[in-house]
Amino acid sequence: MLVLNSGSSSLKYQLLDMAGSGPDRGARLASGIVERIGEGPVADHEAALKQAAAELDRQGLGLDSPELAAVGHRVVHGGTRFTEPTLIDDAVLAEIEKLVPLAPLHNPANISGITVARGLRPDLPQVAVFDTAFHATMPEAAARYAVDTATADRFGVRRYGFHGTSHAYVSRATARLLGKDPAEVNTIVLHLGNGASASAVRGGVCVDTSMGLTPLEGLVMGTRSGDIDPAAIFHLARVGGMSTDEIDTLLNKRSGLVGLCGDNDMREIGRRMGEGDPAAQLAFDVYVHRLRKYVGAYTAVLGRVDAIAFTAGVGENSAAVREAALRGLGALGIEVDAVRNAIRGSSARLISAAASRVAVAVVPTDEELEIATQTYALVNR
Ligand SMILES: Nc1ncnc2c1ncn2[C@@H]1O[C@H](COP(=O)(O)OP(=O)(O)O)[C@@H](O)[C@H]1O
Ligand SMILES: CC(=O)OP(=O)(O)O
Ligand SMILES: [Mg+2]
Repeated sequence: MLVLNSGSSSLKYQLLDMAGSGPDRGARLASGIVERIGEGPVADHEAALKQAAAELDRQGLGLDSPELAAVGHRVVHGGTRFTEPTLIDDAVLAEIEKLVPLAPLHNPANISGITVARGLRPDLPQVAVFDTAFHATMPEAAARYAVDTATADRFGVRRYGFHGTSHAYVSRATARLLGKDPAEVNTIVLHLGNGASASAVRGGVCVDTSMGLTPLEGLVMGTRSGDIDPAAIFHLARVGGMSTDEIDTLLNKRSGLVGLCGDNDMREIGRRMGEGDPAAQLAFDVYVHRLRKYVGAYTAVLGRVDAIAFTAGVGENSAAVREAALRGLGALGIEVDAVRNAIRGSSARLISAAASRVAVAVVPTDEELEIATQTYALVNR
């Protein structure tokens, strides 16, 4: 099974062996990543996919392999139309196209991956797995904005949520780490990559998440502002004379960490903080403050929290972010163990103190394995 995971500026791909059963199911045969799409020599996602296909060919595992059974695609926005993995045909592709205005940085990349892969292997089943699907269970109280109902309904203005494949995978993996059934565990998942989102998962079911109509809302991200007073947009238009497109670019691409300090990579921000750089320190502080607010909010939403799981690039690697986000939350039953937190690793692990009522964990996400699993289940149904 080939899995294509196109993010806003990267293409991750994996070839997985889904034959057989037991722990070997999902073994990784080949994998790679094409980064900085649109910035340098890789002009767009189509060029990225051609580069990925050439790399797989070099490894003797090309797209023309007769053993390839299906292709699973990450699709970021599924709207209200798609809440399950879906076999892609022309009609489905047209529906995904219609959702481009709601995910302009993402759905076009996903569509180009689908189009190229279908062109190369029209004989194979191609399956779309949606970022929004896991969040479809949110109660209306969490999914609705307090906006005129007729207008909101007409234009599909509601919270959809994203990174759902990761939130689903990580919440289950966290339960497994605790030796419990996901149905009995309440988890706050903090997916901190370039894009970042938090979710509240009760007994395996998502009940709230920080991204909204689009992947712009919520946490501070690499280049996105996250939460902002919507009136700032009117202000920038009326007083700043900016166009809608300019404000869109400002909030999606020139805000977040990069807007506050010029860097969007947490490693570089950490290095600059070590040199006493005040802009890097401010960016870190704003990032962490927002994260703490969501931990508090989702503690209240869930009522009882069993686990907090950190995942994705920043969550899996930045002990400083994890420590700062949960510092001083003993009153909420949350205590991070400094020694455990500092140990680097690549597998799921606990970082909470023995006395912590809430388990705190680092749980590496695997969107590609989750997409392959869902694709396999659909194709073999
Ligand atoms: N060792 C590290 N320490 C701190 N941050 C890291 C480290 N490695 C990666 N990151 C952060 O992770 C981000 C990328 O996360 P990732 O989940 O791969 O993002 P995406 O899938 O959105 O492209 C980088 O921009 C960087 O900020
Ligand atoms: C939805 C989203 O923000 O995805 P990514 O983090 O891959 O940009
Ligand atoms: Mg990602």
